[in-house]
Amino acid sequence: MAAQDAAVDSTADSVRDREIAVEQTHLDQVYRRLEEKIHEAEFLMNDAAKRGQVGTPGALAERDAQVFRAGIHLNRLNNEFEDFLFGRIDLVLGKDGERGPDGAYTSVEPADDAIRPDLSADIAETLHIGRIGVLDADYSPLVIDWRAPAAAPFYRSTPKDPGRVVRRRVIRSKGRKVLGVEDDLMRPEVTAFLGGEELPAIGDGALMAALGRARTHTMRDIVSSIQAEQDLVIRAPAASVAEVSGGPGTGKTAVALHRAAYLLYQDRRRYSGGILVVSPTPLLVAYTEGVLPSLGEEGQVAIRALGSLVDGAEATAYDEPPVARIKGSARMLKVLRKAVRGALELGNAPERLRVVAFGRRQELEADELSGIRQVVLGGTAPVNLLRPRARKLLLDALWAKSGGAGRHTDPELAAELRSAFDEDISTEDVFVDFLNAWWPELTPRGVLSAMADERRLGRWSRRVLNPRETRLLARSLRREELSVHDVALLDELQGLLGAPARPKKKRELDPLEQLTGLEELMPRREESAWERAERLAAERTEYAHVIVDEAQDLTPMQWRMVGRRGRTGTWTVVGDPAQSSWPDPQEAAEARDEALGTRPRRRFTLTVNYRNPAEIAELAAKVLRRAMPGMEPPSAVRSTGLRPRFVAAQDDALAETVRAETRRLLEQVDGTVGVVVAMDRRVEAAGWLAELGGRAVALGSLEAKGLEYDATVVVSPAEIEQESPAGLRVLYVALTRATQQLTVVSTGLDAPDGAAVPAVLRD
Ligand SMILES: Nc1ncnc2c1ncn2[C@@H]1O[C@H](COP(=O)(O)OP(=O)(O)OP(=O)(O)O)[C@@H](O)[C@H]1O
Repeated sequence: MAAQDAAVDSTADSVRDREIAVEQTHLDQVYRRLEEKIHEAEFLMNDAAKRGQVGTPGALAERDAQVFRAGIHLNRLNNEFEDFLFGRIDLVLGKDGERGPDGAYTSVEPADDAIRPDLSADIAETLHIGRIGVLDADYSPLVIDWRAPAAAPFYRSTPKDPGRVVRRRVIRSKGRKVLGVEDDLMRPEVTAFLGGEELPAIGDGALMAALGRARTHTMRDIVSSIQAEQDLVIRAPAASVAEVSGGPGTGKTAVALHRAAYLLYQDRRRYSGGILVVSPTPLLVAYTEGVLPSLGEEGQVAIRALGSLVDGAEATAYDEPPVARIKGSARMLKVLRKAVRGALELGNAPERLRVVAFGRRQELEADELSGIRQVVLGGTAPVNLLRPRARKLLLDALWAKSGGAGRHTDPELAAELRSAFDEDISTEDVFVDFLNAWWPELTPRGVLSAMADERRLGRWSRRVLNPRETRLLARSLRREELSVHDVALLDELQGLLGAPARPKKKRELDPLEQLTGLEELMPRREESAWERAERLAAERTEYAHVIVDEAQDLTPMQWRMVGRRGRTGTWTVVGDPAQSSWPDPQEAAEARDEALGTRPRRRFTLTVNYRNPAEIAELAAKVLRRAMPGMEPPSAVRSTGLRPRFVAAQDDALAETVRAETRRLLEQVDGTVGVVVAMDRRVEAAGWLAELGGRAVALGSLEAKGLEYDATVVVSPAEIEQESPAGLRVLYVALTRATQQLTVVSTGLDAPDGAAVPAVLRD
């Protein structure tokens, strides 16, 4: 029997080796072709650079465009990806014989006679799928771009709905070497032939292999194993808002990033306006940053944390939950409007304005000045932009008082006199100083600091915030460091104030640009096309498409901030209400609706948890039942047989216990271990792990959003639960970060039972 098994194994091995060799031959051919294309691109770049000496605008614009395109192309080709080519589908004959632009047949459905009555069939087409498309010299497809329509069956086809696909293969390679293949048969009942030989199937599950891999501190792309329900989201038309919900680990973040790459592929011109991905924390930005470059996309996508959306601000501090609740609430809008107007009065202007014009003293009294201010502020225009109008009304009032208007009947002479009067006054230092103090140019930071005075803030927040809220808010604004929630306030203030009215600084002009007059269209000479693209991206404040990750966490004020960045764009919004750390979902929903406007919405739900093994998902589901009764958890796709571990720590031995448990997990997994604690314990917990090396990290509960680790230690669920009104949902996030193992350490606060299970996790 054993000998027979061995024979079967060795046959399987030799079939596997043969199939690997087949794919290796194909990959070799692809690389040969890529090298040819790299040479072509280099030639293009050199050629274009030579033409850069010609001075006509048309030639220069053409040079710029060519160098830019060739540069992008070269950059992509030069990236030696771990798995440049990762997939293959073998298809039977389609209903019609039409080919698409990528050289593949377009038909999704098989021809009527593609499968013979004896369930045998011939493979009519074999397509290889990769990160970018490569055509052979004769325009036959060597590799189909994963985003092309012809690649869709690779992701969409299932045994229930196979279309033309008989076999779907995932190819694993490193650099130029094929390491392995994994097949799924979409029509297991069919015996298919390719070149007269029966089509073999190798391995058991590329998805499972991908999910079992050790995690590092950076997210990987999922391009070789996107699942059908995810593919529907990635390829959804971008005409409107795609709203995607799904539980922890269902691939929302991964799907959102792949969607960005897909949209760029579909309509690069349209998305040259940029795609913004809004992420909750800098940690998640760092974790996901590598995904798009691995998909061959860079430059046009900006991934920004909520605390870094406003230029010049880089906030990472968190407010205490009660303060966050005030700063995030839409009520702040009223307070800020009042603060902006109130701040105008802090300029220490004299009570009355006294100037000398045409040798006579002119004066405006306090009530006249306040009347003028009311008139100017009557509109909705940003306050800084109203300064010229305020200046004009002051001059009008002085002119009226001077009686100058009646001096001439001839309109031309009257106008001349008036302009001389204006000139006389506005060059006077007294007037300039008065205007600067009476209508000072305000900055968002300045107004925010003005709000740190409790009595003043009390005036501005009357009937909106209660005295306790006012005190908390004023106190938090006295801190030097900006918090994540302050950034949304700064952005709102920027809108209320408008840009300062000073003229723009002129860039140094390139003599060539002056000649052509194409200053705005052409890059400056010393700036390469790449640098220019980067500069434009950095200066951008509105985007063609906005992707919001972890959307459930945006406060109303943050929705307003993000909304301003996509006023004319399309949107993809992904989130999970069960993971929301915002206590007032209704208020946030209204702000979200306002940001998304009346654009039509398409809703998608992701249902499978690819991250957590069933054992961990089951424990987390207990918290979900409490946090959101009636809400279905996603179903876990795999199981490890390892149940979560519970450990009770003596209150004076918490550090040692957590350290020991972390060390234990580090020995058991190859990748990372995350230790999740209540926000207050962040710094302390980092100290606990100081000697354990880079694979172990400590994070506060709110920082754990979106991240994942091979194993996690969740410290004191009760502390996490009690730290905010949304604590149960935050705990749900903490418990769903591990791909393999979870240890829960409880303290006295958790009231652990005999098996060290904390009260909140018992049935
Ligand atoms: N089709 C897939 N193939 C391979 N891995 C996948 C697939 N879909 C998701 N994953 C993996 O599952 C994990 C969870 O994905 P992701 O972080 O995108 O989920 P999420 O829905 O955003 O989770 P959360 O809401 O908890 O932040 C990641 O490691 C991701 O790579």
